[in-house]
Amino acid sequence: MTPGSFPRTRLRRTRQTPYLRAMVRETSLAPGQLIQPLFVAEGALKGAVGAMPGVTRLDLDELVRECEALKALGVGCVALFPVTPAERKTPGGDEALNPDSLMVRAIKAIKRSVSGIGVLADVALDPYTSHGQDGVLDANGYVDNGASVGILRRQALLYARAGVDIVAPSDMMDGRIGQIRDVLERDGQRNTLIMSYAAKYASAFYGPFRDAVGSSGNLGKGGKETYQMDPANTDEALREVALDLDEGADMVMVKPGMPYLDIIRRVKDEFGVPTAAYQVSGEYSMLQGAIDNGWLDERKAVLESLLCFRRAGADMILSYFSKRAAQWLGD
Ligand SMILES: NCC(=O)CCC(=O)O
Ligand SMILES: [Mg+2]
Repeated sequence: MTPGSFPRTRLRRTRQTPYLRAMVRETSLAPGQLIQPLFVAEGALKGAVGAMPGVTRLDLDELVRECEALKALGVGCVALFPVTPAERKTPGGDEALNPDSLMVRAIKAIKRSVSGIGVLADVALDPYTSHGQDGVLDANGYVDNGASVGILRRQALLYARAGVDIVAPSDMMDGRIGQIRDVLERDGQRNTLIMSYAAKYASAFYGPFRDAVGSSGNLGKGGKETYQMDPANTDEALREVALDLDEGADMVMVKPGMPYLDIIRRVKDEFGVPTAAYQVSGEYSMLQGAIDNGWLDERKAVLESLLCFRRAGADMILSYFSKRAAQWLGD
């Protein structure tokens, strides 16, 4: 503990003025630490996301323009989420391996015309499976780990070959990081980074995202509890992170964000590796809903929510507010 006793010590002395508060500020937030998730869609599927006011599904031209704008604002990276037409979804998630998929075309379109901003591609099967699960099912309807990983590693390689900077497996299958790392090494993709969704919880806060990518109907009553983590657990998150680092992850992620700040802190303290927090769709919609009702001050509430991730130990933050925050931080 810092020694001191009142009145010789008055902690309010360092809070008197903006310059004093700036000098003693322990945590900072910069645009370069922000990652903007973007939804990519074509034809009738583009447009506003009902459950996420202010978020839009972009077509490829809009996507490229948005990446240019984000780059100009200093945002570090974009994370791409494709919206797959219902007729392209199958039980086996075949569209994940289509060499001309929307994700592949999106990666190539950005890489062709924008430089200086990172491109991250989510690796998982849920955008492509008709049942909405992140893997393929065995005869009993259980998500088959081995069969799913076999597809995920080919999917990651496809994106790496298309030029993506970071692949981010979000599926929570066991052992997938090692298999993806091996396949990338064997193919000479030595500098492709892996950001592992290492501690991803089976959370109710993903609801609006499933509306955005049109997968809520697919999932029906089935949950993801047999592979995503139980919200009650924290020691287990450290085991997940340890395994993924051992298997070759460059960066690890904790998801969701705000209800899981304790996990971010433990991961950062235990491993000291690049750690990302994902402020997920439900967190976005809660804040945005209250902002739209006039119950929260938009700029103050959003910037505070992001700063708190940094204070908890996150190096980088995936947030649907990234663009707005970067604008404010640059003002
Ligand atoms: N694999 C990506 C997600 O599941 C995103 C969830 C969210 O923003 O709610
Ligand atoms: Mg794991």
